[in-house]
Amino acid sequence: MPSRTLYQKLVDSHTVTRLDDQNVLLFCDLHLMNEYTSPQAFAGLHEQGREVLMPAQNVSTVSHVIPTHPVANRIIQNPAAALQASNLKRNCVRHGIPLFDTNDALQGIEHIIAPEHGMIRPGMVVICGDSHTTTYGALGALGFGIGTSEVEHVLATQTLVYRTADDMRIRVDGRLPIGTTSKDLILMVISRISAQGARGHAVEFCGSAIDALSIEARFTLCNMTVEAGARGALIAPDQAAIDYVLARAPDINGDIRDRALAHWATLFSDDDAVFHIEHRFDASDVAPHVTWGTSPDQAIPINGNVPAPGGSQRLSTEQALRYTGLQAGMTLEGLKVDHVFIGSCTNARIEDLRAVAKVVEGRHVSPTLRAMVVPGSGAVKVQAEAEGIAQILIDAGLEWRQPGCSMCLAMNDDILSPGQRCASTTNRNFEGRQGRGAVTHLMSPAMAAAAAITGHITDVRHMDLATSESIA
Ligand SMILES: CC(C)[C@H](C(=O)O)[C@@H](O)C(=O)O
Ligand code: SF4
Repeated sequence: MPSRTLYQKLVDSHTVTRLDDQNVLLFCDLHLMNEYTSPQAFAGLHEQGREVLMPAQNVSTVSHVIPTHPVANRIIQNPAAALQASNLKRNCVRHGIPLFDTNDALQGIEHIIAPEHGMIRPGMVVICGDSHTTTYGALGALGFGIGTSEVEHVLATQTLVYRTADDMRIRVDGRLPIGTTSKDLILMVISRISAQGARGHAVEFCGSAIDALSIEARFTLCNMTVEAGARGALIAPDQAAIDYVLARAPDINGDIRDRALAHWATLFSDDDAVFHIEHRFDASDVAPHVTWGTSPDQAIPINGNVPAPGGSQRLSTEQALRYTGLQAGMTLEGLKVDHVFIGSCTNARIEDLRAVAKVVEGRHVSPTLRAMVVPGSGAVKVQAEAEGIAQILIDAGLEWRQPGCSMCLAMNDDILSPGQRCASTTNRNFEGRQGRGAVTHLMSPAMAAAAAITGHITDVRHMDLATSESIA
């Protein structure tokens, strides 16, 4: 057997048949669905009188359109959104597909729910009509987003016509400095390789800095790799990943457990496997990063300067500066924000909320802004409440909401007004993403928490925290 990358091993083990030089028919172990990208797929399926081939290999949740107001009964007021949610329910009931419905205590963002319930395991292929499916690479599973017509194909066949990607390896050695996180690392990586830098590639992360990341930090890293254009993100599963999965998947026991462990032990890139592109970064270079523009690669270290338009980036830089209202040469520290949003499939897990609590504990949110925390799932919410974190956030003046995509994208009741500036732990800062005319600055949870306290973009390393060692 020739040497293979981890990505190639995963594709090979799921190839039903090779279609041509570039395409294979790929078996998909798990298909996740949301209310937003599934309705036409079900409609297409029904038009052809077809059934869902493997209902138990599919899971749904209502995540994008759901309101997050802190009330018990979650009624969707917008008629179009309510219809999307009720359609999803009807389709799931009809086909016997498990659903985390609007009032389910465990409902939440798809990419947060799936791993926390042990659905994601090393070596799997996981797909979803959602680009941030790359998240699952953190557990050594190949995850990627698909389009609506592909959703229909998967429902009918549990397979996908899949064009194989090239291999990229990103090695990160060294130690992340205190006050920085995997969010800062991935913002730095994307800013260096560009929003198209990993286009057409499955990215494997490796190196001592990656090994040292918690599983939740790895989720953040792999989640945002799609913002560099990647078609997948992978980290070879180590003991930490295996422990994470086994703690959440009680069905993996006895014989199955032995077989699973033996299989997972093969999930790494062979020593002499060839990557089409390789990058190296030093974790000790990472500073807290913040975006200044309207693309996730338009990010700078907190002590850096907003770039001047020039070279091949001249037009896009000019346009971004026009939209964000910033000037070349300025620093971001001290920039006033109107809103702080802590949430999304990138940064709404328990560790993210703990990091926020460490920064805001014993302080109060600036009276000049509104700050909102939206846990990624019902389970995260319950855990944060049990740990006392929710109370710390509430005491500090942050709003404690119900789970959902919320202000990550303005597709529900949580929308910014034109001209508002938001410090946000999300993954995209596109024009109008959080509301028409609103400006998004992407950053880590700790940095967003610091902005909530001071009222402006602030280097969390200067917050004089009693426990700064453990910010993140
Ligand atoms: C709505 C969905 C198709 C979209 C995605 O694919 O990522 C959304 O989740 C996003 O983050 O922009
Ligand atoms: S939280 Fe944001 S990025 Fe994640 S699935 Fe929802 S809308 Fe997309």
